[in-house]
Amino acid sequence: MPVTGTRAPAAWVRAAGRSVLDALLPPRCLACGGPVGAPGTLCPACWEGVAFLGPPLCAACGFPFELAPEAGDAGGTLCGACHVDPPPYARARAVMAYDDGSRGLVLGFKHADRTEAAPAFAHWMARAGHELLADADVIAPVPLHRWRLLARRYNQSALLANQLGRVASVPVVPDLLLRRRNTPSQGHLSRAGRGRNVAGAFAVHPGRAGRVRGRSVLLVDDVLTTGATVAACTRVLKRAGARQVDVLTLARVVRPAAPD
Ligand SMILES: O=P(O)(O)OC[C@H]1O[C@H](OP(=O)(O)OP(=O)(O)O)[C@H](O)[C@@H]1O
Repeated sequence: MPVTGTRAPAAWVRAAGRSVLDALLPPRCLACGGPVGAPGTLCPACWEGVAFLGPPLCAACGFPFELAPEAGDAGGTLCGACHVDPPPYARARAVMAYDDGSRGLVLGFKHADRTEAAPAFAHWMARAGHELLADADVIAPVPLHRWRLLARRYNQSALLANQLGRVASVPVVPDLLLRRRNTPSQGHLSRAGRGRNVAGAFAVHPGRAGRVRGRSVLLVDDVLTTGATVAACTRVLKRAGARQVDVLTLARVVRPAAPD
């Protein structure tokens, strides 16, 4: 029942409050820390440096194409790698290319406690993944092993998933998946090594099977490089009866698949 006398403050009160806050804590660019007009944004120079991804894309992995596909192929064209070896997930999409323009932004969020960027990132992800979100019954982050969680103090993918769920009004189950093994970081491993590193590393939480069976799950991670991590998560979700698994990441490496 609504409580009387708790109406939202008038617009002028909110604006005055914002001005005071801006004077005390001026909004800063999420990437370089320089001054910006509003919180949760990038300055023009950093914005310019980020390669935001958009169509035309591979219908499966989301790899950006330089040229639009032939008329008639629209929406269904696969990149060469997905033609040869289709991923287990249905669609992967990302906000931006993981490169020199975005690395600081992503690593600051993951390793340097720059977690205040999560709401802005979630809005960007909601835009990049709107088709996926329209089909999603539940959002689940790629989990960290508990030792890694203890060391980092937060799971950056869970922060993204929670904010995304709020923005898109889709339920989030932060512990839908568990990381059973404390896998070494994927960094510096080859494509095949990454696959081996995460093989069998994930499981559906025994108490959450009912949130998976027959459902469309949207997996959220910070970065997709080879796709080995999200593929391993997808396999366990499919084995647990997920109807569909899509993947949404903040960034993805954009380079053609190289042989090992
Ligand atoms: O697409 P892939 O080739 O699987 O690589 C992407 C994965 O690698 C990174 O995590 P990592 O396992 O390295 O964990 P860490 O960064 O937390 O050490 C990243 O957060 C992704 O989960």
